[in-house]
Order: sequence, then structure tokens, then C-alpha cells
Amino acid sequence: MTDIRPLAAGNWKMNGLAASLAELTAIARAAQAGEAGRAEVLICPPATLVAAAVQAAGGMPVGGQDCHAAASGAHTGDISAEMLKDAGATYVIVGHSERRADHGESDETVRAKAEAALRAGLIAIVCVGETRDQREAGQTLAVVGAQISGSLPHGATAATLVVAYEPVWAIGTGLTPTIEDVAEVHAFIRHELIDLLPGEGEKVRILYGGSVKPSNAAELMGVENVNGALVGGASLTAKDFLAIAGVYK
Ligand SMILES: O=C(CO)COP(=O)(O)O
Repeated sequence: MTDIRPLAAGNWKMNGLAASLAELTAIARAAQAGEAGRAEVLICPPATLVAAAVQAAGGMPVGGQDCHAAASGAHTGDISAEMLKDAGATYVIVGHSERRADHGESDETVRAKAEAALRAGLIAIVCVGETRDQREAGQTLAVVGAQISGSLPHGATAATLVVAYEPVWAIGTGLTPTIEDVAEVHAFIRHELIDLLPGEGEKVRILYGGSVKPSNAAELMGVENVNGALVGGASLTAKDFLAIAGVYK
């Protein structure tokens, strides 16, 4: 798996005003100067900043955080994959646990959004992960397996799909799974991907997300089948995010 190019992705969630683009510019400059080594560096700002972020990023990829399954229409407040593409985005996150929880998104919805991303020419980052109750009940692999088989877009390739494993209980809490647990879930996801996408599943990037910090990034990114990070809080400041992406230097 060593030939997979890692991805260090920042998800700004509902954070960021125009002034925050200074952080993005600093991240882009450092990435271009080689501070993330061979890793690809991506920032997913809120939709209001996508177009400006593309301008500020100087070629570094920019992504959206969600998209509607339809290309256009009467869906007040929603944004389509085509609109993100038109604004210059190249990636979009779909099925983040905050969307699954706050907006009741089912696996079926997530799959439709991921397929919309592919249709528009975006790379879909599909998020999966168990809740604390599910982990404590020993259901982690069953839950993640069902999310994988239910949410992945049909016709995906390693060039159009990224999977992010984000245990819900690790997001924004400072808690992380043990290295053994991360290794187990990522190996399981790899196995499922190879099964579902023969010839491609071996090469799909699998990111870990959930309280990734400069202090734990090297250990987490060193786990087999962890091909990068999806970073929330620590992606809001260039210094912290670059310390994480810098593990690939
Ligand atoms: O949800 C996440 C990224 O999508 C992780 O968030 P934190 O890094 O803030 O825990």
C-alpha cells in the first residue's frame, strides 16, 4: 500500500470568515514548499468561502463539506455538487456524522450525494464511524460495514473516492481509539473496499479522523491502512494543521 499518496484534509465545519483565508494561504504556501512531503493537502472551508478559498489556495485543492444529490432545483439553502465544481472545488465531504446526526442523513442519502459528487467530477470523501454506544456494544465493525456497503457510490474508483473513518465519540472530544483499534477498523475497511471495488479497493485512500492533533498525528498516520487524516479543530490554524500534515515530510 506504500504507493498510495496520503491526504491531509482539513474540515473547517461551520467555522471561518473571510479573514480566515490567511490561514488557508499559509497552509497552501507551506504545502507548496514541501512541508507536507508527498502528502496531498486539502482544506474544506464552509460553502461561503469555497470560491475565495480556491483563489487564495494557489492550486492547493479545496473541497465542500456537503452537497445535495440533485444538480439543481427547488431546494432552498442547499448546494449541488455542480455548484461546488463551478466554484473551483475538487473534493466534497459527504456523510459526515454531524450531517448524519443533525440532518438525519441515511446511508441511502449519503450514497446519492456521493454519486452526485462523482457525476459532477468531484472526488467524494465518504465518512463512516460508530457511536460510543455502538462501540461499547461491540458493534463497531458491523456498523462501519453497513455504512460502507450502504453509502459508497456505485462506479467509484481510487481516483474518485476517499473513505474517512471517524468514530463519532472521538470527534471534538480529545479522545482517540487505541492504535490497535484504528488498525483493526482500517484493515476491515480495506477488506470491504477490495470486496466492493475489485482492482480499485486496494488503492482507495482511507483517512482517520477524530481528535487528530500535532501530538498524536505521527502515531495515527503510521498505522497500516491509514492513508491520511481528516482534521477538524486542529485544521483551523495553519501552525497546528501543518504540524499534522508535516508527519509526511
Ligand atoms: O469531524 C472531524 C473531521 O471531519 C474531526 O473533528 P476534530 O478533529 O475536531 O475531532
